[in-house]
Amino acid sequence: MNNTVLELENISYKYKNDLILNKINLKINSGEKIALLGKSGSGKTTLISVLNGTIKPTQGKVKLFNESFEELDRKKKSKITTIWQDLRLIEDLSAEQNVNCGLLAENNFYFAFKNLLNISSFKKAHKYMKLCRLHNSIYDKKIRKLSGGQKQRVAIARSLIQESNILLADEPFNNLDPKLITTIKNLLLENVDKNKTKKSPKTALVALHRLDLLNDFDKVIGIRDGKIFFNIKRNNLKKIHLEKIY
Ligand SMILES: Nc1ncnc2c1ncn2[C@@H]1O[C@H](COP(=O)(O)OP(=O)(O)OP(=O)(O)O)[C@@H](O)[C@H]1O
Repeated sequence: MNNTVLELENISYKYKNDLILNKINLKINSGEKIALLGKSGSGKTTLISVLNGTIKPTQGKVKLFNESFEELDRKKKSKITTIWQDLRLIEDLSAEQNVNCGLLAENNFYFAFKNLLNISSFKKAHKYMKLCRLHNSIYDKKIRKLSGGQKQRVAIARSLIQESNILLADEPFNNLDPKLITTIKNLLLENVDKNKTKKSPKTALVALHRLDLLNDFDKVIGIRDGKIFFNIKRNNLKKIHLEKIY
């Protein structure tokens, strides 16, 4: 049975004269938890942007559920949720309004308008903010008034509220203390929590710099200069692999 959910076929991405991604072939199967490693500037964010359709590759094909990405509608594309390294929050909206923005793809214009006017329901947003250990005193605070770690968790709550099947995350543990890292890691990588209070994405690809967090992943991909150097089970990761990419 083919359980590939996302696939890249011979992907290259060129910006001016720079080849940022170089002939990448990749299959991501349902339920896999993949860590994406590579030094700064190796192409991790660009790869994530190609996988979620934000960047159109110069060459090659991106497939979601075996369908070409360009042919998919907004609803199908929303099966992927992304936590961006730069968070992409709206500074002048409140934390809860930002979390509600995660619901825009599945709602109509009326919902977006009500959220902008701050008159929409925040019930679901609060549920996910609570799971991300955000205190209710910050729910209605503007993003620019929040700390780095609070902003990080607002972006994570905005992603989780989408209840998507596939998570792409770029350094999601930035700005978090060790206890919060454990909480957020469990939220992002567990399929369903014991209390059934949330539904996490089933498949995850997470760009990481912290090698001590690898234990929760079953596969590791190493990228260097826009090329995949290894794509292996985590248990098979050796020092020699890391020496190839760092
Ligand atoms: N908007 C852009 N315009 C031009 N070049 C870019 C742009 N974004 C990234 N690049 C270049 O593409 C290459 C890969 O960048 P990318 O952000 O994908 O790396 P990364 O592995 O995510 O790095 P980091 O770990 O520092 O976040 C870098 O050389 C970078 O300078």
